[in-house]
Amino acid sequence: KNGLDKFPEPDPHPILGHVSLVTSTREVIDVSMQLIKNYGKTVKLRIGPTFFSIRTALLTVDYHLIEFILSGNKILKKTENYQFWKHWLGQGLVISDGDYWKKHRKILTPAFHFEILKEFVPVFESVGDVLIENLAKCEGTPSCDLDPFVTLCTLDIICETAMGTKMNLQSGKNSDYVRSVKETCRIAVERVLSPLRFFDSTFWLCRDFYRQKKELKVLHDFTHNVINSKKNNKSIDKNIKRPAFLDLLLKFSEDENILSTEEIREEVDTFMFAGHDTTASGICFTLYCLADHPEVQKQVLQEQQDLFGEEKNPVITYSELQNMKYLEYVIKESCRLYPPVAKIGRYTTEDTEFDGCLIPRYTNIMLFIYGLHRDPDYFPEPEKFKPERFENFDPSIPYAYIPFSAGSRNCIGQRFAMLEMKSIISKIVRHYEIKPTSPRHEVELSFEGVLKSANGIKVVLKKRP
Ligand code: HEM
Repeated sequence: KNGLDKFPEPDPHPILGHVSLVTSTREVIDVSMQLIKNYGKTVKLRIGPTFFSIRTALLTVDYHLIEFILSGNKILKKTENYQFWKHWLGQGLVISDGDYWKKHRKILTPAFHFEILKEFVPVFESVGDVLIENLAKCEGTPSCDLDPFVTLCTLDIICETAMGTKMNLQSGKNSDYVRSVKETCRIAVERVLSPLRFFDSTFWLCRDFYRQKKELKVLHDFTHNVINSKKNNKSIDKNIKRPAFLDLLLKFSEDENILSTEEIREEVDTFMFAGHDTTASGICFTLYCLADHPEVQKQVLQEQQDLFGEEKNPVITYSELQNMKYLEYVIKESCRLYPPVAKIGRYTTEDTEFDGCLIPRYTNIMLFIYGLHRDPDYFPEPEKFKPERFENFDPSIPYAYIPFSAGSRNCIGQRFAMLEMKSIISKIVRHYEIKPTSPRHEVELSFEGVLKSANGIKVVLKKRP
């Protein structure tokens, strides 16, 4: 028996199925929350005509189903919409599957060893110093949108750590590269929302197809040039002071000849993609929460002062970032309420039994992290911002809190991300008091692959004496 029949579904449109439930990125979060509220923890949806029913999807916040998927090694393939990123990322780690993914995951894992991450802390710090200077432009204004400032900062960080290239994007340099990253992301995100763009067979009829081609040339040429110049300069390995991810991949493949140049390009571009908007979202929403909770902000500042006294520009090391325990709870709580990756998708390639019922092959399963994180069964008073929840998080429910996913396909960059977010947020808190705007700015959540605010993330910044 098809186990999906037991899940409730809203009335489908005969041709579009449930696709028409969402027509813009701004509706994704609200509509998904409404579906969960009205139909239960797992909702069945159809993508396309009901009489074919070939594309069936489950939207779920069910702890047990999520645990089943993430803890096992059977459902590792991503849903179709990840393919919209393939033009940029090829078979990079986020998209690939099967033995290819397994092999690459094994090769890339040592690049995220803490001994290597330690070396990146000075990059977070120096790039963060430029952010502090840039934010001075906002000081004294009634409203500062943090998003554009922070996004350039995290892009600068990932360019330097992934490719070993200082781009100085925060100082207005290389704006072509920034535009190409933003446009490529926008086009991939918008393809989900329109049937004409959704299918490769009709996408070429759209203007964005040609735009995408142009922007991808900028991105690919850039990464290729960096790789080629490193190869030609033979700067790989040989006493390089702080190897970037790219240097490590070149070294691995030089030593054992395991990755081709194109495979390296795809993995480096994948880090560029997966490692900038996500951390920017995490940083911005945490600062937004701090603006709303002065008592929490006071404790974050107190922790900084306990560690560094009144020094606003201490030399920060890996172990000092590790010691910022309270700040870690704050970031975790913010990523609970505003998970930067609010939804992830898996696709079954074979019939699978879960809880006594059959989930047929070719089912898309959308794990709605945002909704799971607001489930009162696991987080009492879920709408409240309470960092102390994480002081003693119940270890018996590890799959209730999964901003970095979990299991074998979890985020390979999660420790990197936490260090980066701590470095940047602590720096901002040492320099600025963050206050809500008046009237208070209400974010309009938008699911653009990464969780964003469509109307910006606006706060007031006041320089600390
Ligand atoms: C706050 C920041 C971040 C968050 C919330 C986050 C979250 C996630 C999540 C939820 C996944 C699973 C995606 C899925 O199953 O479809 C993932 C995968 C991944 N992330 Fe992150 N991420 C962050 C930062 C980073 C950074 C900084 C990097 C790289 C430097 C990175 C690289 C990756 C890669 C390569 C994957 C794919 C892993 C695989 O499938 O084996 N992420 N991330």
